[in-house]
Amino acid sequence: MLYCPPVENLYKAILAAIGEDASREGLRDTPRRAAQAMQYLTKGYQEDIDRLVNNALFEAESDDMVIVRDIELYSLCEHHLLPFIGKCHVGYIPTRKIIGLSKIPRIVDAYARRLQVQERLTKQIANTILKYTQADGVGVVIEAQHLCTMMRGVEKQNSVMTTSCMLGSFRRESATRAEFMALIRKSSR
Ligand SMILES: Nc1nc2c(ncn2[C@@H]2O[C@H](COP(=O)(O)OP(=O)(O)OP(=O)(O)O)[C@@H](O)[C@H]2O)c(=O)[nH]1
Ligand SMILES: [Zn+2]
Repeated sequence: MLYCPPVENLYKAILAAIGEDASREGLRDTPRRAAQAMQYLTKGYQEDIDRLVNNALFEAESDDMVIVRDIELYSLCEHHLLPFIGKCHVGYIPTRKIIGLSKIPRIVDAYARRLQVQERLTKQIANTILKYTQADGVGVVIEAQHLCTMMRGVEKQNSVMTTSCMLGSFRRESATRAEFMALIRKSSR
């Protein structure tokens, strides 16, 4: 179980600073729980991507597009420390290697479980898939809703941010990009 006394003490101070009584029954264990939750939500900093991929790379027998779509995504916006939640779609065209199916959502999580902006998260995922597969091209699209624009600030409940990162043939060739976009569209709400 994750445990971090300094973070726990900081949460205790936050409770006092917002005018709460940190010793009342309902809040007694809250600093510890909040510290553990924050550590969980940022555990991506501890991930070693090489270890996570674990050499799960296999010989490619075709060079057709591979797509993993609708990968659930939970991250924290680095400006407000509030969640952004959505879906990530990943596509690539293998050359010599395909990557183990489970490794794609694992890579998504390793970068999402950090303080992020959606644009950087999208790029980090694409660059990592390219690095390990040496693919001909990679496309990543993230559609997400940011609680910092829903619960506070501009208070827009229905806006969705879409970001994309297209590398190699996905960037060069509009037909490849269009095929990817058409295939992920089929999946979306
Ligand atoms: N581009 C981008 N912006 C983000 C992301 N997450 C949060 N933001 C924005 O970061 C900006 C920070 O702007 P500031 O003006 O410093 O913060 P603020 O006063 O809280 O802004 P408001 O929400 O407009 O009240 C806001 O416009 C947020 O909506 C993200 O993933 N990508
Ligand atoms: Zn924010």
